[in-house]
Formats: sequence, structure tokens, C-alpha cells
Amino acid sequence: MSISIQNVCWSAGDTMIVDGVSLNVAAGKTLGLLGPNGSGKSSLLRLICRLRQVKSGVIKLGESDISTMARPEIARRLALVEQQATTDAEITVKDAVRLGRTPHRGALSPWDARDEAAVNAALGQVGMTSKATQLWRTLSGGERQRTHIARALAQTPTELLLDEPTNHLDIQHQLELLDLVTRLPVTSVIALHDLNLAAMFCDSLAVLQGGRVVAVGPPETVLTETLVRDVFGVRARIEKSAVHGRHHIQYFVG
Ligand SMILES: Nc1ncnc2c1ncn2[C@@H]1O[C@H](COP(=O)(O)OP(=O)(O)OP(=O)(O)O)[C@@H](O)[C@H]1O
Repeated sequence: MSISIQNVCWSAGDTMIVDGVSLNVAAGKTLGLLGPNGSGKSSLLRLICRLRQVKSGVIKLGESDISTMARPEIARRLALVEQQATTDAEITVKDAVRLGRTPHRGALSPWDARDEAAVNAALGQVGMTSKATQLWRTLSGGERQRTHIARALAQTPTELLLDEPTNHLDIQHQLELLDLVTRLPVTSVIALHDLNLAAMFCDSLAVLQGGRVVAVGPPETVLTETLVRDVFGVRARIEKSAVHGRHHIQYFVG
């Protein structure tokens, strides 16, 4: 289903954090959300899944306004992986991934073959099958990240929101994860800091600055040397990569 964000505002006290944002993500496509620290990316992701309430504006999943949707319905279809998700519970990797099935199960319904298949598939998709019985608290940072993503995939969402999903991952797992997510038949919004990964994998990009969208469109039109200088304060040279054909950004220091 598509995600439509129409003139959305959210403030904390008197401070406007998300300021009149309008964005559309077509069904099955991946939008990369870029912007400096504090530009409002995480806040916007939390608004999309109604962990926060918009002050004004409308967010729709397909034709449904999320402010009118029942929470269980949102939980069944939309998965969010936040930046610093953590737990102190003594649970195994597989138990953590099983939590992704919670929205699909009634209080008394037994664990069934569909639940088991979704959990096993998700563990396989992030390369965590061999760690399924390991305690979550003993995992490395990257393994924890992949487990959280597996939990979201086990939820079999139609919309997937990922906040900096690659920040603990080695380069192989960064590439595998983004390749996986962008091939899934889901509509995704991914907050990313790595402009090269955003250019390589996203169908479109939106750049936030001070809570406002300052650029939106295909990566090759959004990522310009002027934008990188004006928004991120860094001089860059941007060329079409001879390797993958997407934009490649190289940075100047000083
Ligand atoms: N509940 C809150 N109360 C006050 N300020 C808040 C609140 N939530 C977010 N902010 C502020 O809003 C701004 C945007 O935060 P947000 O986490 O959305 O940014 P971000 O773009 O995801 O940043 P980063 O790249 O560092 O993760 C920040 O300046 C943050 O301090």
C-alpha cells in the first residue's frame, strides 16, 4: 500500500520539529529519508506509525487515514525498527523474532505453522538462523540489529519503517540488508545517513532540514553537490558510478 503524508506538522512544546512535510511513497517502493542530525527523520517515522500524533496534517496508508485506524490494524500491517531498540529480558533470538507475530495472534490463539514459517523465513532473510537459540543479550551490536529487523519481517508488514537500519552492520550486511528490503514487496521508508547507500538502493529520496523537506525526487536529481554543501555543510564530488550506474558521492575534507 502507498504511504501518503500531507502537510504534517508536529511540535514538542513550542518547538516545531516536523514542519509541513508532504511526501508520497508508491506501493512497493522505497523512500530514503536523509538529513542532518536532529532534522526530524525519527520524529517523522514515529508519526507515520502513530507512536506520535500529528499536530496537523494527514497520514494515509493506502486510502486509510491512520488517525481513524484501530491500533491492532496498524500493528498488523506496519512495522517499525527504531535506532536503539533494546531489551533486558532473558530471551533467545528466536523468541525476540516471535514477538513480530504478536499483532497477528489473538490472546488465546495457538502458535501455528504460519507463525513458525514467518519466523523461520525472517531469521533466514537476515542470516540469523544459526543464532536462533542464542540469548539476545549476548549478541553483538550488528546481530541485535539484524534480529530486530527479523522481528519486523516476521510481522509480514505491508509497510516497513527503518530508522538507521545499517548503523551497526558491517559492509556486507549493510548491502545485503538494503538489497533485501528494497526487493521485498513492501512499501518502505528508511532513514539513512550514508548518502551512497541511499543513492544505490532507494527509488526516491527526501531530504529534511530543520523539520522541512528541502528536496524530494529520484536520487540522481536530489543528490547534487550543491545540496550536500548546503544541507550537510560538506563539499562533495558526485559522479555516476561505473560499477552500479547510480550516483557516487566522494567528500572533500577541510
Ligand atoms: N519529545 C521531544 N521533546 C523535545 N525535543 C524533541 C523531542 N523529540 C525530538 N526532539 C527534537 O527534535 C529534533 C529532531 O529529532 P529527530 O530524532 O527526529 O531527528 P533525526 O533527524 O532522526 O536525528 P538523528 O539523525 O540524530 O537521528 C531534535 O532536535 C530533537 O532533539
